[in-house]
Amino acid sequence: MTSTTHETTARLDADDGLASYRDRFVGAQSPLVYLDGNSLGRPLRVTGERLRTFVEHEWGGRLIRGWDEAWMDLPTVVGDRIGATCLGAAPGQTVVADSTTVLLYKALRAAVAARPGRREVVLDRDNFPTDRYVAAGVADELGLTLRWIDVDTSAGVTLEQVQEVVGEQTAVVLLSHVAYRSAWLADAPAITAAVHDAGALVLWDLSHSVGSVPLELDAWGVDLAVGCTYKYLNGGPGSPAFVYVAERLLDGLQQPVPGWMGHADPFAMGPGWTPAPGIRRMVSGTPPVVGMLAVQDMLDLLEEVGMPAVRAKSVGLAEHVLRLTDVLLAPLGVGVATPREAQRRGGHVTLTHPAMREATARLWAADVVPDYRDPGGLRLGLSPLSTSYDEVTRGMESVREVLADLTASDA
Ligand SMILES: Cc1ncc(COP(=O)(O)O)c(C=O)c1O
Ligand SMILES: Nc1c(O)cccc1C(=O)C[C@H](N)C(=O)O
Repeated sequence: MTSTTHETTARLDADDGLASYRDRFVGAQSPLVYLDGNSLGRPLRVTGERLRTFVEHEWGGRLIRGWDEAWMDLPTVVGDRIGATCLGAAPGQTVVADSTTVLLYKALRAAVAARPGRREVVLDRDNFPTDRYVAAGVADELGLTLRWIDVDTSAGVTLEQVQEVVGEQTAVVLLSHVAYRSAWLADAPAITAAVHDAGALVLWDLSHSVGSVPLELDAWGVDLAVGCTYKYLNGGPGSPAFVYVAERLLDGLQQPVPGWMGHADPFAMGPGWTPAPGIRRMVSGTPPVVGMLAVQDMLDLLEEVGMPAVRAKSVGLAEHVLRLTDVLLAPLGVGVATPREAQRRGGHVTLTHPAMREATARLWAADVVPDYRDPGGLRLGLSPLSTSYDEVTRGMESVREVLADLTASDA
């Protein structure tokens, strides 16, 4: 590290009002550099205690009584907390259930059913694979046409592209708010309005925004949204997803997997399915109670800090990455596949070089953990509450060393 880089890094950490929160995460004190919190966030220390007391007292002590006493309502209780803290959503519109993939399916089917007679779903070719696969499955099932928007892997969907393709046949537009490769931050309010102008509904995948980028779903007029809880909501591997459906659509909403836990009276165990009032009908089977424990700890923390401060640190970390890229990595031929303007960028930065796949393997072996995404992209996830500027600098120094070594051995 040069002395200027060292001084700048030390100053950024010293001026960081959120720096002390890092100590609340397991493992953040170790020398390992973790730049993959947008695949799996670190656990909070308090979560260890929560899991232990859950086993001993709630599960072990209350046993089946736990359902009536607390667990039955957790999907809507935690859903409302995600809505209030991260989504800009009034209560009664967000519920936790299933995986993102399954909720995408349920939300897309419900949205298509809410626009009868319209035969097209619009999406982009660079959306996350599961979104594209689910949309293709729904299209096959219902005989719909997919209208694809082409995007560059280093950019994302623009308002103009959406305006060009939507029309009277569009039922639903399915997009990611933050693109998983480039971190492109879509103009959600403007795109949502353009989709509505065409009489269609919009379904946003918020997996890479929730807990990182502030959202205002109610104010933007969003129709439906889904997202995961294991990235910036630190819910742990396989923690469940959430779905948001605007209140105006809930009455009469048809979801495709009617199950007893979304029934108006599950224990009536009657012959037919009567949907629970409101968002609860989006639940199908038994709520993933254990999977919702860690998320509640992160929600406590996000409530304490507030999303605007989280976003400010996220922008600061990304700018630090971009600055160091220009100084340390550009001379080695590294490119930036993420927007430079903060208002078009989410919480990660992707750097490109033909040797990035090999570089990632070497970095992991050296306890520096970013992610690799084709084509040639080193993806650096920046979790505002657990990542320090020093961690970023050490990671970037390691990337430079590994790439310098790889390019020298190629020469
Ligand atoms: C945009 C996006 N959607 C969906 C998913 C994943 O879906 P699931 O939680 O069902 O694995 C991810 C990441 O895994 C993602 O980045
Ligand atoms: N969900 C993941 C998993 O189960 C294993 C490994 C990675 C993931 C991820 O979250 C990948 C991530 N959504 C991505 O944007 O690439």
